Amino acid sequence: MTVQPLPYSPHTGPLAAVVTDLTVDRGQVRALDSVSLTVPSGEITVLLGPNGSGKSTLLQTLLGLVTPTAGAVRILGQPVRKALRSGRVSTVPQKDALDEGFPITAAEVVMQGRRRFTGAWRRPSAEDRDAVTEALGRVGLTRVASRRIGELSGGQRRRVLLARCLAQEADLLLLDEPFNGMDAGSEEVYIDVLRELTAAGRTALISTHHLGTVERLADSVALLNGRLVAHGPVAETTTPQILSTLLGARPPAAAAAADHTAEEALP
Ligand SMILES: Nc1ncnc2c1ncn2[C@@H]1O[C@H](COP(=O)(O)OP(=O)(O)OP(=O)(O)O)[C@@H](O)[C@H]1O
Repeated sequence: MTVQPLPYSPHTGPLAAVVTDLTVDRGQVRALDSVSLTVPSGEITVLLGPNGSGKSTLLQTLLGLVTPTAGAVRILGQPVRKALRSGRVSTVPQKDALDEGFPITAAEVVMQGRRRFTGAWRRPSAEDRDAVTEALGRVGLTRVASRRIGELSGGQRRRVLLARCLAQEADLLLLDEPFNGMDAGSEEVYIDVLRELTAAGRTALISTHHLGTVERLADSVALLNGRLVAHGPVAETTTPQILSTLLGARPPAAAAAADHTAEEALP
């Protein structure tokens, strides 16, 4: 059975990202196959798919870290590299590169988001410091501002990285599995902040394989399995029929690894 991508164009307004016929090969593996997707501005779009379905590859392509085999990607109306240079795109990668032993505080990590305004060398201004304080406050971490990043829990580190996105005042946030290892309290704060951001016109594209958070989080869901299986509002895309198609159509390697259909987390 094939489920066609749902026609989905809720916006007449600007699109934060447009992916057209994107194919990406990683070594011998075709990670993405002719994926076309639009990401409306001012919304949260969730990329949902099992392990190995190409979610990270899509985000990495949007970040210019992976070169497409074919197809085109534009973000914020510009080619990828130009948009990235503008500092209007911010990311939280799946594996953060924060060195646990490195003596950098949470506030200093958040200050990295201000480089867009300060450049690499200028000393931070009072405005930059206020932005950092406000960003840490918004993710509920004022009290850890001067703690070393390596001393924080995984969930706190992820909130610090979200605060860095806030301090950057980015228009497009690309977040790769932000809820992995996060407790319910952190997750709630995280979702609230994302909701505030999109209410203010910012855009988030978020990958996850956790069905449980999708309903609370997403304005629309793009179901990936190498190909785009469906794209549309939550209620129309996370139906049992479409989800079983998603799992049934997974790449052979992922299918062999999974021995159950989880309700809360796709394998
Ligand atoms: N650096 C790489 N080199 C070679 N193959 C890769 C690389 N990164 C990913 N792949 C392959 O590309 C395919 C898509 O992987 P990707 O990480 O994009 O999926 P994902 O949906 O993000 O998975 P997960 O939920 O496990 O993070 C997989 O088959 C994976 O093995």
